Amino acid sequence: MSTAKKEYKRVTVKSLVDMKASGEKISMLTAYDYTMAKIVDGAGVDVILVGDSASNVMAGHETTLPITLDQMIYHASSVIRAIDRALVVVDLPFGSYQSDPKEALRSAIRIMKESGAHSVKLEGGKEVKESIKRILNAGIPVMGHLGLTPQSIYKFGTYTVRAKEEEEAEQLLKDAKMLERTGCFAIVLEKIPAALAKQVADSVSIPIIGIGAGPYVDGQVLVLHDMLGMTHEFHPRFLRRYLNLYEDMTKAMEQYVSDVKSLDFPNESEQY
Ligand SMILES: Nc1nc(=O)c2c([nH]1)NC[C@@H]1CN(c3ccc(C(=O)N[C@@H](CCC(=O)O)C(=O)O)cc3)CN21
Ligand SMILES: CC(C)C(=O)C(=O)O
Ligand SMILES: [Mg+2]
Repeated sequence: MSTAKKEYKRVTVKSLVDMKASGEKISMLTAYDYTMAKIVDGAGVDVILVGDSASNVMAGHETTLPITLDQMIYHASSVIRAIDRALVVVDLPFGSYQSDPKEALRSAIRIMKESGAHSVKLEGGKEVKESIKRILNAGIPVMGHLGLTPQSIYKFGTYTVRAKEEEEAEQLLKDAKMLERTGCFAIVLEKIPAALAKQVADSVSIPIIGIGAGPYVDGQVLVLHDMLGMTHEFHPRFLRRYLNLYEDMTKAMEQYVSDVKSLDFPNESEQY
């Protein structure tokens, strides 16, 4: 065991389930690189998601579909090097798990082996049950993701709220119970009515982490660059901005340009 330094206790899949049981809410944010992950981990965020939203946020794609398994592993390995406490979950990207359970397992193993991550997340309900089983059988913890599943955007055409109809709501509840039974350690619910999210959270003993799923769940997740106000053209109702970094960063960079042009920078103490 190590000496002085570590006062924190590492977050594990087990501690998340214990947090639900004791009523302590779970905080989760995305990160895709070392420097940001270091700040997120140091701030005491419980879970770091290396989301396939990196496809949008890091690479500038319109959707999450183009990001590759190799690219996710690159992001995840950068994040892992920064972490002392948080549990790290990595999204299986589109195309890396849908064709068959063996492929799903191979992809999950690559993430675990090549990045050092602690768990994986994949989107969907009964369609991905066999894949989840395979991955779990290899000892890899799996987080589910129901409701708005961005990898299926072209099936729906919009990012509107999901499961508003009784039939879809029933299917979602069934899928959540199935994910629990299959052995997932937690489930993300994205953009569904708060009352339905509550019903799901009350019906399963594993933690339900919401994004646009209201307050009656066991934790919340946001995309880091959204909550910092860096992605200034994205304003869904569920997003709370804690900073307006887009403006602050623009001002700082404009000042830098001006200082360079005016020869204000570098000054005497900033040279050798
Ligand atoms: N930056 C970012 N933040 C996210 O939360 C996020 C991503 N990217 N990429 C992957 C998915 C896609 N997500 C989304 C995408 C759209 C809405 C949404 O509510 N769209 C509204 C319009 C929002 C607006 O005003 O711009 C819609 O009705 O389509 C929600 C979650 C969540 N994820
Ligand atoms: C929005 C969260 C849940 C996600 O899946 C991502 O960032 O990719
Ligand atoms: Mg995702």
